[in-house]
Amino acid sequence: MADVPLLAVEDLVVEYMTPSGPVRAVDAVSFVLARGEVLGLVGESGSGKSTVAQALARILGPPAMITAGRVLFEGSDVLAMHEDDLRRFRWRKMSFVLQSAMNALCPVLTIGEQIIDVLVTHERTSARAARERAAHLLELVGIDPARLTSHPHELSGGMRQRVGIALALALDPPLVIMDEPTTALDVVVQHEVLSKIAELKEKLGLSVLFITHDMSIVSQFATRIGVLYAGRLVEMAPTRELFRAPRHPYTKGLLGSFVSLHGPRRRLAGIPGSPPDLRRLPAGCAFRARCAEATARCATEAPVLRGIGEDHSTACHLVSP
Ligand SMILES: Nc1ncnc2c1ncn2[C@@H]1O[C@H](COP(=O)(O)OP(=O)(O)OP(=O)(O)O)[C@@H](O)[C@H]1O
Repeated sequence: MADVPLLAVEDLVVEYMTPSGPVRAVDAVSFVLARGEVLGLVGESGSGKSTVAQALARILGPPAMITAGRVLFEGSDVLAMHEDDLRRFRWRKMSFVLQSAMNALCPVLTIGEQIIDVLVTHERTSARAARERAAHLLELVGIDPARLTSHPHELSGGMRQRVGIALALALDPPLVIMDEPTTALDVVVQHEVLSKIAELKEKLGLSVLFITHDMSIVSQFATRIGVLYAGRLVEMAPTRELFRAPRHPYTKGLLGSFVSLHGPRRRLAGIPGSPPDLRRLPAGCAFRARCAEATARCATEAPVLRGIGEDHSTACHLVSP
């Protein structure tokens, strides 16, 4: 098993079947996530981050359809799994932390009841063992186990988000997908939750797919970063390398609008324009209209992701290997 990656995504295509025709929200996305790695997936709103995440666990409902590609978890194709296997796979192998734990938690049940319910349903543990494990899980995320009897509304936003993380860790899955887990929190609480995630990653050897639109957050603990634009991966590199030498004009723009706490002060550049309408994607490169360096070739030929250095790839005609 050692040389089989934890997760391998191959040429994944997801389309939303709308009355005006299919909208390709994820277009031939491929990446690998190794054990113990935190892979950050970044991009502006609408770039397809959440669609990728939900496709991996097959929790996308209509009008979305996975129309091509493979998702291999420890070598097994998730897209070919039967419903029963899929139920066992979710929570146990791959779990989710969403932007707002309020959406994942039931308002009328206590925190304890909700964690115990997951444990008893999936592991058939005794009620007593489940209670002990629930208390341990709360401790793990820095919450007093006395809170097991609290309802979600009795907790602060940061605590609820940490309960969401405890729930995701309930069955000890090797991979946790975190979709904007701190976006709904204020900056101080955001920091507290991020520190907890970083600590858990070290302590449990977790692998994380971390989805965010915020470069400063992803820079803190992602091992590698993939940049999505209009449903396509346009650049992928180890975090340090991406920040040191971004190659795609879109990544450069994203980093230009990122304020580093440690680096020198600089003017915020931002990226002029807005992402294209996926229903009417232009020919050639989807970023062309916003790219100051675009050439005639960019108008006719869509660039494909290719290696330009060690573990660094980009999809841009202007970049030579
Ligand atoms: N129900 C839907 N019907 C049609 N198109 C949709 C639907 N949901 C999403 N899309 C399309 O899929 C694209 C990707 O959406 P997705 O939510 O995955 O992006 P995202 O990067 O996660 O954005 P955000 O950060 O705003 O959540 C959107 O640009 C939109 O055009």
